[in-house]
Amino acid sequence: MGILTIDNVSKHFGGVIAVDKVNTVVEPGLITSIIGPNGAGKTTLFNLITGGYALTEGSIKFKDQELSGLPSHAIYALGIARTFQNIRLFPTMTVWENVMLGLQSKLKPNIFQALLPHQSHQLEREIRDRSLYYLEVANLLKRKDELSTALPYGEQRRLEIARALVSDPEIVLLDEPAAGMNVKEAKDLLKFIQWIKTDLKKTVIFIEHNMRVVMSISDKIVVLDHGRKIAEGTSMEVRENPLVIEAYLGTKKERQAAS
Ligand SMILES: Nc1ncnc2c1ncn2[C@@H]1O[C@H](COP(=O)(O)OP(=O)(O)OP(=O)(O)O)[C@@H](O)[C@H]1O
Repeated sequence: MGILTIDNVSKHFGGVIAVDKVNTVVEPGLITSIIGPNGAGKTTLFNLITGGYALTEGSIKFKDQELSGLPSHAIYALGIARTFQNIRLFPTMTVWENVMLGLQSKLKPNIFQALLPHQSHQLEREIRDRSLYYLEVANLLKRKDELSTALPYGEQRRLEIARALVSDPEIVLLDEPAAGMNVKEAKDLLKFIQWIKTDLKKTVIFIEHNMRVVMSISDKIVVLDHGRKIAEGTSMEVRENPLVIEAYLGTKKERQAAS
């Protein structure tokens, strides 16, 4: 059984059909990537999964739980965390504070904790330890007290991933995590994503334009074009699919016209 079942999902913005009757099943513990040319509907699909947009039609289930209609914070609390295409860090906060913010939902004032101060200390310690752990795995521990915006781009992206992981989600969605990275940063990121799968045992779904990254780590690839799913399968299957080649390179006629 899949951990996430996307069933006949569409999203219309007025006359624009951003996602068009997409079906797919995400398997637990694997890396699934969503690829496609610009405007294919990848980010819109992420926003539908994480509650940023309401579905026009269809259903998205996390195990047996219908996600459609739930607000983002409820979906996050269920165990689905994400990063964004345009990095969203809090610029006036330190690296460490940004990671702790990923646990914000666990920091809600609780009347019983107010009555039992030692429990609140325990919670504080847990938040501290957990955030330090994820800073360490993201290789950011030595920079924990710097402002988040002082980090180079590649490290800001890793910080966003650490903030998504700290809530201990079952599914992590990464929106173009390698965007703007140099070759070394992208290589390190690949190792990190592999580690998230193998050691943390998370299900990873990610959008990526860097084909080398996609082909080397995806267990399954879903290809969108103009909102529709045109292919899905392993790297090998997708790479040789004529519809995918056409979506990326254009038809022979279009290529001749452009040359
Ligand atoms: N809020 C919105 N309002 C209107 N149209 C939108 C909105 N969000 C996305 N679209 C349109 O939906 C389509 C899919 O956009 P989306 O950003 O999901 O594509 P994408 O595959 O993520 O593209 P990219 O790779 O460039 O990020 C595009 O035509 C886009 O212009």
